[in-house]
Amino acid sequence: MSTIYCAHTPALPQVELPARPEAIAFPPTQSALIVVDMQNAYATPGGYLDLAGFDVSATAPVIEKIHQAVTAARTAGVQIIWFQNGWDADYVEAGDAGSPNFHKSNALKTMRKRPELQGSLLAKGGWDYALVDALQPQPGDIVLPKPRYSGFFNTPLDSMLRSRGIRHLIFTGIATNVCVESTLRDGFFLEYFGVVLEDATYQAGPAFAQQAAIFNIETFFGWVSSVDVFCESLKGHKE
Ligand SMILES: C/C(=C/NC(N)=O)C(=O)O
Repeated sequence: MSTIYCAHTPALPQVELPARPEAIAFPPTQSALIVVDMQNAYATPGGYLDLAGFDVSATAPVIEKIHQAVTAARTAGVQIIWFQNGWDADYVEAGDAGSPNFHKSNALKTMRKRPELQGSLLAKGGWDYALVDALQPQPGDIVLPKPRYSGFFNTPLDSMLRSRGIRHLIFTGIATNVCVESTLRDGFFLEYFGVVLEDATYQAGPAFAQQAAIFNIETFFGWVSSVDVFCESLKGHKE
């Protein structure tokens, strides 16, 4: 099966990434590795997802895989972008009862159910909002706060990418079926090529949520690969 090339980046050195449903080529220096919401809220026991009743016991290998992907990508000149999901400490950015987010966010619902948690979940400046200790941005990386599931909504992401000529987005992070899929879908509508490294992602909810998100991405919105294959493909590509 032939490799997918973006018609707008033909002159740049390309890496061919084996992926499903077919291999996809990307130019490392005009691509971004997006790490979605690797905050204590989503990846650490005692954080929001755990307190809301989601299983976060299997996130340690995902953190390790993301670390490997980030290290390889940075060496190859891929732009690293760290998303952080959440709101101001007074939750104005979360929206009031006139916003669907107020009614659907499980963080806000958990705090309404357990008032002793009020102010602690996904609030900027707090432990829950912070990135996990094992994954920390380095100079040259971009850290992007976002107030909704999609990283394109109410953020400068699109203009940051366009100004750098970036058309290829490689996704890692939590949760595959919520913020990863939302951002990859919005990127698709904005003409970005989205690839998920599936072993560097984890779902919010049962295992079928991961399978369904990966199926949707592979079949309709993008491509699916793994961290080992990604790192192997980048070998020899130094900035
Ligand atoms: C459930 C959830 C997922 N967020 C994400 N980072 O995918 C949330 O924020 O409530």
